[in-house]
Amino acid sequence: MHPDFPYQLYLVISEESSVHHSLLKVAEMAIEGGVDIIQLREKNLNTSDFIKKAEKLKKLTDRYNIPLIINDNLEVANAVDAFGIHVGNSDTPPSEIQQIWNHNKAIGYSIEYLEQLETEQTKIANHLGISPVYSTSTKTNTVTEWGIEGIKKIRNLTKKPLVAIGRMNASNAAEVIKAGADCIAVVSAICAANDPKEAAKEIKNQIQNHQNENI
Ligand SMILES: Cc1ncc(COP(=O)(O)OP(=O)(O)O)c(N)n1
Ligand SMILES: Cc1nc(C(=O)O)sc1CCOP(=O)(O)O
Ligand SMILES: [Mg+2]
Repeated sequence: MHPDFPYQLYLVISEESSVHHSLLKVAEMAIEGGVDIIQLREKNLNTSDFIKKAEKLKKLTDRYNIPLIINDNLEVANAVDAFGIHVGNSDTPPSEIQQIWNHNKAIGYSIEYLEQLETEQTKIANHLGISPVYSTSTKTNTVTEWGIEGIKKIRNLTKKPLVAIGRMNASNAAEVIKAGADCIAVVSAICAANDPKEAAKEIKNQIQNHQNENI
């Protein structure tokens, strides 16, 4: 577990991805199954509706003491006093967020190109998304499919916490951690499961079993 990002299983949730239960029910079941941190990713809501949804989710995450990250929208992140924000190359850059935001808030930043590891934006970010490990139908506008070799390359170039995202599930979580990721981020393997609690538990077990092997 990375000392600066002590979260192993990261749920990225939206209304659209919550197939068999409401978003709040999926989030609660996933927390009960072992999710450590949650990102609210609503790509099609206006800011006012995004804030309303984020407020509801924040009440739940606060009850369980789970940090809430907001995708893309700094106004929403501010409005709900989120733990952090996640941005990519087409969003407000980490340097701008840092100027506006209190320095101890977490900034997640997507790594799509190896060259990004040398940029000022990456230095400012607190943790990095390996974007994506495997291509996924959940987000199709991606650049590099990093794979296991890509994770190893990124791990050799930075000590920052690495969050693996893109088709992550119980079958590949252990090898991704073994390659150097610190945390596994999941949309569909949890949100589209009949039983999000059980799905989260299985992935968490895979992460922890692997870590135990190394002790
Ligand atoms: C943990 C995590 N990693 C990567 C992303 C992708 O962010 P971004 O590249 O900005 O794409 P969108 O999610 O905004 O479509 C993420 N959201 N979370
Ligand atoms: C939100 C997101 N970001 C990605 C990136 O590559 O940056 S992939 C992704 C969606 C991941 O969904 P699933 O777990 O269903 O594959
Ligand atoms: Mg984004």
